[in-house]
Amino acid sequence: MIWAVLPAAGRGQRFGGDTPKQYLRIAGKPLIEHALTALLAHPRVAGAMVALSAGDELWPGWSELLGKPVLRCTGGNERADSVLAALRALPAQVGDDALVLVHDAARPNLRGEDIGRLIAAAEAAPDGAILGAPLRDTLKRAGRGRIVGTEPREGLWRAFTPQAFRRGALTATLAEAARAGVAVTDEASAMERSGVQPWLVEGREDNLKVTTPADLALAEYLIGRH
Ligand SMILES: Nc1ccn([C@@H]2O[C@H](COP(=O)(O)OP(=O)(O)OP(=O)(O)O)[C@@H](O)[C@H]2O)c(=O)n1
Ligand SMILES: C[C@](O)(CO)[C@H](O)COP(=O)(O)O
Repeated sequence: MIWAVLPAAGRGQRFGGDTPKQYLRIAGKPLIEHALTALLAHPRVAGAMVALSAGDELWPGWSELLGKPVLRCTGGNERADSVLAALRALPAQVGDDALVLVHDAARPNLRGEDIGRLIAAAEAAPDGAILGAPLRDTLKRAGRGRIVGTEPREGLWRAFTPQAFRRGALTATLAEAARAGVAVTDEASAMERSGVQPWLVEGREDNLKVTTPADLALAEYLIGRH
């Protein structure tokens, strides 16, 4: 049984505006609904747990999407807190050994073939797996707006989501990072702290995270090409 976990409790400060970006519409649906639909459309995904800001509720019609349950919990101050809350709120029948796919609600352009390849990799390896892509640009280190160095990019990848791990192991490593006061920006970072080396699955580069208004326009274009 595979469940999706969607952190969707952010405030979108880098995006700006009054509406948290996960509720902004492209192609007639809010970003979060595109992400939910992509995940629940995969036959191996049984349901979703969404971490929302306190006071936010699932929109009408979301409690069951594509005939599958969508549950909500209240997220936390940081993305990692929201993911941990969602993992802890999953139904009891989702055991510690169950695979969970953690996906940003702000990544609407997720494709089924990427989900399938990620599941295959994560099920074949105890260390889990994440979607990503190798860096293809030269990396510069900035100092007061000027180049102060060029960073080697060999072997560097951009991490995307979903990130796929077993519920029990991911819950424990996120809780340990929180106890240690270590800020982790993705699930793999928490798992790496425990010594595992998750697999990298090269995914589509158009699986972009909507962070700024320019990203929203690009995401709308990409969704329109489905
Ligand atoms: N406390 C938080 C912060 C973020 N997120 C979610 O994590 C995903 C990726 O985070 P990001 O793009 O940083 O979203 P925001 O935190 O809203 O953006 P910003 O940092 O610009 O405020 C988003 O779906 C966001 O809703 C969350 O569930 N809980
Ligand atoms: C999880 C993530 O999308 C992987 O690249 C990224 O770390 C989220 O970062 P954010 O600053 O919380 O958007």
